[in-house]
Amino acid sequence: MEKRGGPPSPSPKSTEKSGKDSRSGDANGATTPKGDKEKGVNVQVILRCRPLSDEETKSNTPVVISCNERRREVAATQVIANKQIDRTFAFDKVFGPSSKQKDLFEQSISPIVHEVLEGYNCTIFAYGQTGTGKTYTMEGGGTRKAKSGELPTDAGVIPRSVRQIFDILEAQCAEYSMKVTFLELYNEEITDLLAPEEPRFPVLPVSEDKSKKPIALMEDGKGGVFVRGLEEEVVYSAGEIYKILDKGSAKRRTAETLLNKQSSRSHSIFSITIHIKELTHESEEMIKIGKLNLVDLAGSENISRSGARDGRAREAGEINKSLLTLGRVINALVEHSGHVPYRDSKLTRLLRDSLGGKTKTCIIATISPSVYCLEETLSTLDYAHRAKNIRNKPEVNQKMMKSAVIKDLYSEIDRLKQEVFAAREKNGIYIPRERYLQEEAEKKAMTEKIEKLGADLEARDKQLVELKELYDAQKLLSAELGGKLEKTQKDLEGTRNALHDLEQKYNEAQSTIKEKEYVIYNLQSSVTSRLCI
Ligand SMILES: Nc1ncnc2c1ncn2[C@@H]1O[C@H](COP(=O)(O)OP(=O)(O)OP(=O)(O)O)[C@@H](O)[C@H]1O
Repeated sequence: MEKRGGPPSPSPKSTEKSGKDSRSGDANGATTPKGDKEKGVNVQVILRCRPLSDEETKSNTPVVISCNERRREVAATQVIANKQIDRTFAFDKVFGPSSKQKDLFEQSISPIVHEVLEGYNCTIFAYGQTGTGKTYTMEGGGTRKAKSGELPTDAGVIPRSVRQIFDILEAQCAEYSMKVTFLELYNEEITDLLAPEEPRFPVLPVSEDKSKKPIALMEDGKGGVFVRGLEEEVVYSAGEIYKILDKGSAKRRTAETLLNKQSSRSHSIFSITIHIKELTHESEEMIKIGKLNLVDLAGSENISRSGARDGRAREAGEINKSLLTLGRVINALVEHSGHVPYRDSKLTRLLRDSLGGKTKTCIIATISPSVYCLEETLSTLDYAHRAKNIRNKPEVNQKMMKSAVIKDLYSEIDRLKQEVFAAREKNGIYIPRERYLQEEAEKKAMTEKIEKLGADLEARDKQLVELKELYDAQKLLSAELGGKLEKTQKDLEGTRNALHDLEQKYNEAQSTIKEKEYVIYNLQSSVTSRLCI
């Protein structure tokens, strides 16, 4: 399969229209030499542009995007001050408006599925403005079932991946087990889409609706996170997974209606974990583990456009918080900043290993060709282009001895038994000691942090009061000095005038003296000359 790597690709170029495409950097499809694991491999970024909808075609919506699949480039045409500017972006793969679901899967996703079966953790996520085809690409257009048992032509990445996983395992006559989870992240709250429905009688107010069961995200103590109590369904066939997907999607829609949610503002993560049995040369049974995460992100458009107002502002803000943090994480990784703000949102905590970690990651950025979406399209193109520079260091999951897996499963059964016992006795909820201690430690750390923040806030308030007093005093002083200055200026003006008068009088006196001296001199001269005669 194609591996990616090489230096980060340069920024996209803008050109004034000269009838020629500008090439921007490498297509990033360059092969990473084997053994280059140290440096890692770049996140693979695929760009897909949807076709115009029937309505857009009818209303002759101008198209401003052109895709060059062969050169793996996409160009956006902008008119600024009557000049046509083309911005061209290069990606690992580009799929134009007429691309087929099958082509996208076979060229870009199928190799990733193979890697999952090799024991890697892989994540594929769809990013783009609402209505650009994220769900179409991930799930597909119509029903997943076709009469012949074949997948319908518009089946998306998820059903095709599931089908391929089973096809490969069956062809290998592998002994395996598979489990899936499906969660939704909305408004920074996680909902388990596979949790059993709770009876809803009598009808509860929306805020108490139990179908929306937010669940907690916990640190696993190894730098990762896990979703506490998330339902894991064991599956034996592709058909079962399709049913689970339908069930999860239906639950998402029900909650959407009940809670006035908008699916375009929620993120969903569907994960498949596969355990495959292998025999070593010494006939020891080992278990290889691979995981595939399929992420459908919320619409990336900005909040003002999505119409968030008043009560919905928090909700949009929170979702934006996840996407904003995702952007910040990408920036920090690309710029190699010391601090990567994974912890700032649940989405980035969940996707941590997929961004700069040991997971193989592929981002499918979706755009619309319409002129009316150009602003958002350019922002998606910039975002996705930037994400190309993230480097992950994928590692195959360590194989486990079958006996160790069985031991783990026994302790899991023990834990569950104790939980069931505690629940039956109605004497509380059983929490393993380790988790209890961890939660207590987290609570303590959080309390300390809150106390510290409270103290900081108090100190700042005090500082603010002092500064205000200082400011008021300075203002008073400044007013006083202003008055004094005005008076002094008036006095100075008076003194200047008096001086001027005195100078005039002095000059007059000087000339009078001079005149008189002259007269005296003449008189003296005439007296002297008379005396001589
Ligand atoms: N590549 C494509 N080919 C044909 N139709 C498409 C394609 N991409 C999207 N569509 C159609 O465009 C519409 C919007 O797509 P979709 O619902 O998948 O967008 P979305 O990005 O998931 O939006 P949201 O953020 O609201 O979930 C759908 O009717 C879908 O069938």
